[in-house]
Amino acid sequence: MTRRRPVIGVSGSMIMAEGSYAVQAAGMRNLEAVAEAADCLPIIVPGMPDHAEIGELLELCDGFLLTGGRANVHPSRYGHAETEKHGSFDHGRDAVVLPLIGAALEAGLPIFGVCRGIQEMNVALGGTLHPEIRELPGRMNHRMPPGEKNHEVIFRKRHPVRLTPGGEVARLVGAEEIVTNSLHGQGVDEPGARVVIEGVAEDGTVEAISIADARRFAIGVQWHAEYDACADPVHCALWRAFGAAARDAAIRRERRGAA
Ligand SMILES: N[C@@H](CCC(=O)NCCCC(=O)O)C(=O)O
Repeated sequence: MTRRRPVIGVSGSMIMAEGSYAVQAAGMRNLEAVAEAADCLPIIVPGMPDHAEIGELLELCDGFLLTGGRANVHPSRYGHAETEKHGSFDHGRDAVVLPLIGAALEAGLPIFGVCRGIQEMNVALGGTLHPEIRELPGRMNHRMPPGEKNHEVIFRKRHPVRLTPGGEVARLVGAEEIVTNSLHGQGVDEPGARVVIEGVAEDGTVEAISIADARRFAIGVQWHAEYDACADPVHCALWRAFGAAARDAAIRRERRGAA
């Protein structure tokens, strides 16, 4: 049995603190979810490609959490031209996280993608994103209420998600229909190779994916599973499964080291 908690690399986003200091940040709810619901040690992976070497990250971490983030994956990453609708970007995060996803899958390390994270997983596997899904025919607005500051309102459950019967997410959470929060403007358009649709909203928006043939937990959700991570039974089930997969990866690594 491994004596240390598994280490989870948590993707950092570049933000400007006090308007002028460039900072790599990860929301505390993400870090708490990793520590409390998954029982792992969270460390922030900086979106700084010159300083976050993929091989070192794979040696250090037993799994990766791809967090939500306001900045969007740059459309050139999936072969589209940049438009105003694509909003703001975080090129450093794109440059670290997108190759990290393929490398972690190759190494059999678990990945959990949340909001921007599911979008990154889809792009890393060759898929595309739509910059503003509410403009697609029949789609609803999945964005948070504008100007709202109250987190109970921002993270309120907004729409049902139908999980694929017999799919991995339905199996993990023990349900085929759940209700989720919703804070995003973009969404999965063309699914990438190996991307398995695990859940859709009633308007057809992709809400959950897994990656075919992944050796361990590789799941992305479009909602914010870090909110109420321990108390919400759906969120809790996902974090526990992610933590268990990271523990398994850590134990195998320890055994390999001892052999
Ligand atoms: N930018 C993408 C992803 C949306 C997302 O992750 N929102 C959460 C941001 C929360 C935060 O700022 O930490 C999109 O708009 O679809």
